[in-house]
Amino acid sequence: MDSQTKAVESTKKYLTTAASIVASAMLARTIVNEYLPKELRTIIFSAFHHRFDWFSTEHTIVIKEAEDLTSNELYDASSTYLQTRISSNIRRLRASKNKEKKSVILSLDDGEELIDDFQGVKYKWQLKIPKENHGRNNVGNPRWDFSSNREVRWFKVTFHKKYKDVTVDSYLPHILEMAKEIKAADRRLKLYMNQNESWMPIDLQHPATFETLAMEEDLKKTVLEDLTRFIQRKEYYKKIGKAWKRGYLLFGPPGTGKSTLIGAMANYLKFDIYDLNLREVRMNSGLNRLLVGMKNKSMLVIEDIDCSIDFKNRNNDKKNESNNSRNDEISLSGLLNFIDGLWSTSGEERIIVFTTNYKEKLDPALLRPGRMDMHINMGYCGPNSFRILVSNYHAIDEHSMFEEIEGLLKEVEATPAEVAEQLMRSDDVDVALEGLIQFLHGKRDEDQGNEGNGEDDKDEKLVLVEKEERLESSVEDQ
Ligand SMILES: Nc1ncnc2c1ncn2[C@@H]1O[C@H](COP(=O)(O)OP(=O)(O)OP(=O)(O)O)[C@@H](O)[C@H]1O
Ligand SMILES: [Mg+2]
Repeated sequence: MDSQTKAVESTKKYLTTAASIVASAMLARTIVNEYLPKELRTIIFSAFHHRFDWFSTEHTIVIKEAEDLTSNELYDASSTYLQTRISSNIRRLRASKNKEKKSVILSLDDGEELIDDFQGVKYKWQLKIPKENHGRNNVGNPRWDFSSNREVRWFKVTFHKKYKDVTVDSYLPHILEMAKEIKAADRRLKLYMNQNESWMPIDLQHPATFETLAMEEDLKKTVLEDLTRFIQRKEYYKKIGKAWKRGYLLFGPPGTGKSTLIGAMANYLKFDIYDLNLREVRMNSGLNRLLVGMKNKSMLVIEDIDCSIDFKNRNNDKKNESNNSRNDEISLSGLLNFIDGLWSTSGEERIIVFTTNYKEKLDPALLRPGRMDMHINMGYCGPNSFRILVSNYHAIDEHSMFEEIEGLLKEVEATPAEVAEQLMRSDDVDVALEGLIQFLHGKRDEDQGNEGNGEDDKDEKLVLVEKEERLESSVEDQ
């Protein structure tokens, strides 16, 4: 064989090998595309590294900070999850602290490796932080995030290729789930208020808890059980095809603890509060925007619903339209429709709370069964509530003056706020209780002076509960 034939032969051999490498690469790519579930494919960047060695036993997944201008949930989750996996053998870490967090956070630094173990599988994690690249034209740069105007960070996770299914089906979902739990346990609650049709958040620092809330025992128990049941019923709501939401109407005179109960509910559920001031919203479209902008696990609160806006009665909407130049103006029907319609298709775990001092003034459409699941009467201070208040303010559960006070509270309509105010007047419990007795005597005399001026709902210390039981049995019947 002369040297020319030899060269031809070796070129042929080389080309055949190259062709088979390309063919295997294409086949492998097809397999990856087939096996990766669609949902995960959309949130992870599963393209293999440029110089990936198809014959190695390693498999790599890249998780970018942002994909197509939207932030990547899996990146955030991985970042949160890995912070709990930091071990002492990592040489270089980053440390940070922000207002949201209670303590210093340690996380991976650029290029450092972290080994995680999941169900016996070893995963090697690396964070890649791009170098600053000033002034470059980044059109077409796959790692450029135009919303933050910087190149995105990414995690590279490497593992044995035989665990690809375990990784996609179990490990990555596990990370998403764990991150959710870590964030829920760690986060500070927010109070959002609407301004110019958008939500302005501040830290919610409401100290109220169900323990310190003065409320009749049975009623408190009913509300607590209802909330607990609600958050455990994701599957139930899915099954009946209803929005996963629950509505509470709190009514009672000023100072009976409606806002306090809202704080206690938020703290108990760890839900953010969206305090909607309807006076700030003029159009249905603005309301729509606000409602869509609410996060899951949150409470929509509309206080003083009777006077916060001059609602037109649902049935009168048509008639009223002629008086209004804009038929996009907010109406009660708009509010109810948005809440019912919008949330049945989007979002989960929402609580709606309306408060009013005058239940009888409300539009009947709002009181209809199914609108507000529970009507809670925040009544005047009874003996039970008094015991809770006195234990809050003076840490005692017995006193010789209790009997007289409890007797008076059965006769006199005093709000928990009034009783609390008397109890706070002195650090000396005897003085405070004496003051409360004087106050209650004064009120009783006043009431006797006004006697015969109409009855109200003093005895209505019961909850009107539109229970789900009926719905439940109808589901089971099917
Ligand atoms: N049920 C209660 N338990 C404990 N504290 C209460 C209760 N009710 C009132 N208070 C005390 O009185 C203050 C005022 O109560 P709160 O604002 O909850 O009343 P409200 O029913 O929301 O009144 P309004 O109708 O005026 O909004 C609270 O800050 C709290 O200190
Ligand atoms: Mg209030």
